[in-house]
Amino acid sequence: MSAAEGPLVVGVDTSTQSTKALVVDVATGRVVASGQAPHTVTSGAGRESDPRQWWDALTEALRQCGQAAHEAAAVSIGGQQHGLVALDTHGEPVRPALLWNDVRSAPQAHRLTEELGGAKFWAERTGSVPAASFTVTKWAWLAEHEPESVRAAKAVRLPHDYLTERLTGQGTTDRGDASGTGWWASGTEAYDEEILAHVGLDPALLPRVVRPGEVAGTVRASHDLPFSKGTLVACGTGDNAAAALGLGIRPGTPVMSLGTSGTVYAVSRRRPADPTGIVAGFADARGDWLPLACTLNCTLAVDRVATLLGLDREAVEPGTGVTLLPFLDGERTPNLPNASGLLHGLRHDTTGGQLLQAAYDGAVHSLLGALDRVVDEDADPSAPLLLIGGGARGAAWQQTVRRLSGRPVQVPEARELVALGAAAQAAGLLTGEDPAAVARRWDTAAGPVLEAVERDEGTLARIAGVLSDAAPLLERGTDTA
Ligand SMILES: Nc1ncnc2c1ncn2[C@@H]1O[C@H](COP(=O)(O)OP(=O)(O)O)[C@@H](O)[C@H]1O
Ligand SMILES: O=C(CO)[C@@H](O)[C@H](O)COP(=O)(O)O
Repeated sequence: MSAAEGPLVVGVDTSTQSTKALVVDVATGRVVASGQAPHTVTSGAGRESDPRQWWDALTEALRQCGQAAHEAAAVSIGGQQHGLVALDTHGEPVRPALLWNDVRSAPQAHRLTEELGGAKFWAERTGSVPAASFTVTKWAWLAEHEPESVRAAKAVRLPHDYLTERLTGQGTTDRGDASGTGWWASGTEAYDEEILAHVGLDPALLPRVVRPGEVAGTVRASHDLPFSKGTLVACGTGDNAAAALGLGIRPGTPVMSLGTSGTVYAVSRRRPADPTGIVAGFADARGDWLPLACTLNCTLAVDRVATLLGLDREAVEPGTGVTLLPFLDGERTPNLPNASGLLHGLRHDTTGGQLLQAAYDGAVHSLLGALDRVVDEDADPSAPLLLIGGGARGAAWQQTVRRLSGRPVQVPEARELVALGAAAQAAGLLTGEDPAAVARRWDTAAGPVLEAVERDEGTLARIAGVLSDAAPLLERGTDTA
């Protein structure tokens, strides 16, 4: 491999299932080294991970990057949004982190919405109506179920803040990730003291919100990572905002990400405030906005169905009327935290491959239902949908999105867009460039475009019908949920 043309930066994606690190040449965007290490997430009623595992995974991912990581001039960390990390006076977790896909705080989400002026108040104040994913609902859940953990908490962080702080020794976050907490006011771009007081969280426990382009700190001496003391650390951001940076998207370009979560989003100049709660009004990592809808059941749910059927994930067959709503983890879009998976239309001649295709259709239907809401009204409806995340590699995912969206679908060749976005943020610190412009210079969105095909309206209508008819069952959940 030839020597780098420019300085090197490290971009990190600490996502739900693993931590990935890329060493990137600032001049060309070439990935000169990469590493990845897994995390564990609890199963059962909750979804929790020990934040110290994220640090160990980061250490391992950087070790795999070899010498290149030692040469990095700047680093930035993107990560799964919303997770509640509560730290004691020594910076140690008081308990495992409560993750974005833990739905135990659904009653608190409902109660907080009602107690503080309803959905319209929340949408206008914070950009979003809180669902169980939002940090504020997790804090309320903890206060109710584990008051001793709340009393022990001397700092409250998001996943990417936790790692950044271990690098720099400074408690920092950014507007992108702060906007997913439920205690950051999107109108004033500051912590919302009324909401914090309502949930009994002292603002002094929260990290400083670093401005886009500002240095979060420098790497401190005492740690086991390959960076030299004084290496610049960018503020990082939530994984979806990082991927938006990594693609260098402008308003009007929709993105669908197929990973542990499914997301659809676009950049907008207008501050979102959707009182239906379907669209979360996140901030992006630059100064614009990132209206986004997120599902809890995406690649893991479909892979689980494939495993249950004993099929390879690509072994789909065209469906003939069977519907599978793959809400194995409850669901956020639509907001059905107590739901479980639901199958309708099973016949003697239904094949396993058709059942698997129905799972893909169900997962994609949930995301497409929100697509028009996240893209500005004046956007070109024929613009290609950028398809990213681990699932975007799969032919069955690509063909399902193509058939159900009726849009052209572009699949960027670059694989780790969250880590690339973090790398672009780190590069921006060095060169003074806008990180999105860095990503465009690196041509990160380049990849084949699959032509549009006629939208499969019949399947969309059938799934919508089952969803509507089964609403009482899906809302109620099961005894074991
Ligand atoms: N070739 C592939 N085809 C379909 N799905 C894939 C493929 N490779 C990985 N995946 C799916 O991608 C998921 C991981 O995606 P990723 O975006 O890395 O997740 P996350 O960032 O949420 O941890 C896995 O759950 C796996 O099911
Ligand atoms: O909750 C959201 C967005 O609101 C999720 O998108 C998380 O940010 C987790 O992302 P992945 O681990 O699936 O990348």
